[in-house]
Amino acid sequence: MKHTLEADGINLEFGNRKILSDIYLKCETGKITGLLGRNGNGKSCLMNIIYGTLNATDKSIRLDGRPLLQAYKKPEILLYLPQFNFIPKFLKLKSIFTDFNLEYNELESLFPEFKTKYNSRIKNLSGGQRRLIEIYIVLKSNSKFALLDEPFSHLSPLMIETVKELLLETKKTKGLLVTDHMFRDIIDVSDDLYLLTGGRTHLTKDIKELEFLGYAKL
Ligand SMILES: Nc1ncnc2c1ncn2[C@@H]1O[C@H](COP(=O)(O)OP(=O)(O)OP(=O)(O)O)[C@@H](O)[C@H]1O
Repeated sequence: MKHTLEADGINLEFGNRKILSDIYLKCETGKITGLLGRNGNGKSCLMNIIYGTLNATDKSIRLDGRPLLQAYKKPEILLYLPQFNFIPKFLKLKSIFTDFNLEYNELESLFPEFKTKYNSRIKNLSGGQRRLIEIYIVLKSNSKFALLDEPFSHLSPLMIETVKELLLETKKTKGLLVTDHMFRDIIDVSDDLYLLTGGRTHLTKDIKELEFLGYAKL
């Protein structure tokens, strides 16, 4: 069964600074929805509003047309990869994979460099390896939707290619909302693409629109 996650009528202000103006955005299971925007345009704020960890002046977050409140308390519906690292540094990969009920050998087959890391602690991984573990856990855990804030940052080009394959595999069972400044990679994997600019979302049908709207030179 297909599921739909919508953010509608979102308004956000900090003091007298308007960040988001009557935003609409839709994600569906079976699809990757890309979200692009220049620094400071409100992409992380929008994800936090959807996740329920940031209050907005107005908002309607809906799952299959029904209000979805405090999504952060409902991991079976929505998981969130924040921009910052969220797994405590002292944990071993072994215990993380046990706690999340995930098969370590699946990770090893996708990313052979982890073959020697089963007993390593997060603090002994590189920044990119740590990020990769966080992405992997969010994508592999059971949920209908996942929000990914800058999954490609800190990753080497080869890792980015494998993560893109993982995103395409994951969308068969989930809906993904993904934002990153690696816009070509976002364009590559997205079924639907929004540009956030001037506080509003634009559903871009034509990639050239990104250039027209002043986002990037293609
Ligand atoms: N708690 C806060 N109080 C005041 N201003 C805030 C707060 N949180 C975010 N902002 C401002 O809101 C704007 C949007 O921030 P946000 O982090 O959502 O941008 P972004 O599009 O994710 O940027 P980037 O691509 O650089 O991560 C920024 O100008 C930021 O400074």
